[in-house]
Amino acid sequence: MPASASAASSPAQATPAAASTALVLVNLGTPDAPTPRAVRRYLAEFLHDYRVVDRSRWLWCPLLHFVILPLRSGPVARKYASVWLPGTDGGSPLAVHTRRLAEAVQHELPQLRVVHAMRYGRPALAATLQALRDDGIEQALVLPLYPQYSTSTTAAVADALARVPGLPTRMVDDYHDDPAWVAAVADSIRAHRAEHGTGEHLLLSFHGLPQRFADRGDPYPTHCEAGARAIAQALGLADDAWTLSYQSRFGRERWLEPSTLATLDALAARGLRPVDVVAPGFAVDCLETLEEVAIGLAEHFAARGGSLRYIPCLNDAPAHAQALAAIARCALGAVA
Ligand SMILES: C=CC1=C(C)c2cc3[nH]c(cc4nc(cc5[nH]c(cc1n2)c(C)c5CCC(=O)O)C(CCC(=O)O)=C4C)c(C)c3C=C
Ligand SMILES: [Fe+2]
Ligand SMILES: [Fe+2]
Repeated sequence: MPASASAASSPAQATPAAASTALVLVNLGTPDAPTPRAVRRYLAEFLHDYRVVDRSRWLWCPLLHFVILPLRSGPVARKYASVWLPGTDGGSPLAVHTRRLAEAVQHELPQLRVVHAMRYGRPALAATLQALRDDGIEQALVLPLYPQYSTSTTAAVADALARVPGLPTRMVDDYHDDPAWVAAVADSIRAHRAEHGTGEHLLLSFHGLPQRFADRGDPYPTHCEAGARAIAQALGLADDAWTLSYQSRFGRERWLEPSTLATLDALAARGLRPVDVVAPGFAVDCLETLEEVAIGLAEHFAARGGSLRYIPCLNDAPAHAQALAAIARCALGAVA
């Protein structure tokens, strides 16, 4: 199925792509620096969003301000420091790869203005849209870099769009089974296996979500399952050659299962090694893929006698830029 799109704010026709149209790639956001102060500012904005944590503010605000932010900011800053990219154009991997991806998509779509923005942190989505409007842009297509729809991510982008008047926007809701995206992910796995060898198992690890969200209708797990199956099919994998799992659990309530950690333990117990791990829910590499999976889970698996081979996200690969450009063209109802 092709990517699905929705009118996000004021009426926008599916007009042909033009110089006055912008494509805005939106990612989650990330701290400006690998310091406790910057991490605290980022987490405070992110974890204040009711889309992300839907608990009563009477309970959540004291817990967030007096327990979570003071205790979490330092250790998480050290994790960011371990994957921070050096150099003048370095920074948080999520920020660097998102910026490069936007440049690669701009290359594919010279007739549009392609920019990137963050839902939390900088460049802020609202400020980016206002700047486009002030610059004479007449309409924007917003493409959240979340292949699978979730109320905790995609709907949070839609909330922010609704707060910026005067610029007609459309939004791509998801592209979890878009053929070009599925092919790009499958090709990246195939290429990695051709270069580094084929592991005895492929783990497709997606960011987790509280089970409660799924119970009340969030399509996220359904999108993860359909996308994972499509990728496995494109690779011609037998059903027992791959597993879907969920990583990055936060807090104490029940999250989607199986967890990536428990799945790796089970694979180690079965003596399956090496295991290839790919994270198709993440458009670009970030803290959760590089520090949690490629470093943390690799060490965990090695301690159980296995070896884990992490397959990087699509990042700014030409196939990724081409897939996103095709999704954008389709949503704009235009060919370029
Ligand atoms: C209740 C908390 C969280 C929900 C729900 C959640 C959903 C969710 N997140 C992503 C993608 C990313 N999350 C990232 C980091 C991150 N996520 C949470 C919490 C929830 N996520 C936290 C607290 C953090 C920060 C790190 C930490 O403190 O552990 C990132 C990486 C950001 C970076 O800077 O690199 C991404 C990407 C999705 C797709 C999703 C729902 C499906
Ligand atoms: Fe608060
Ligand atoms: Fe998250």
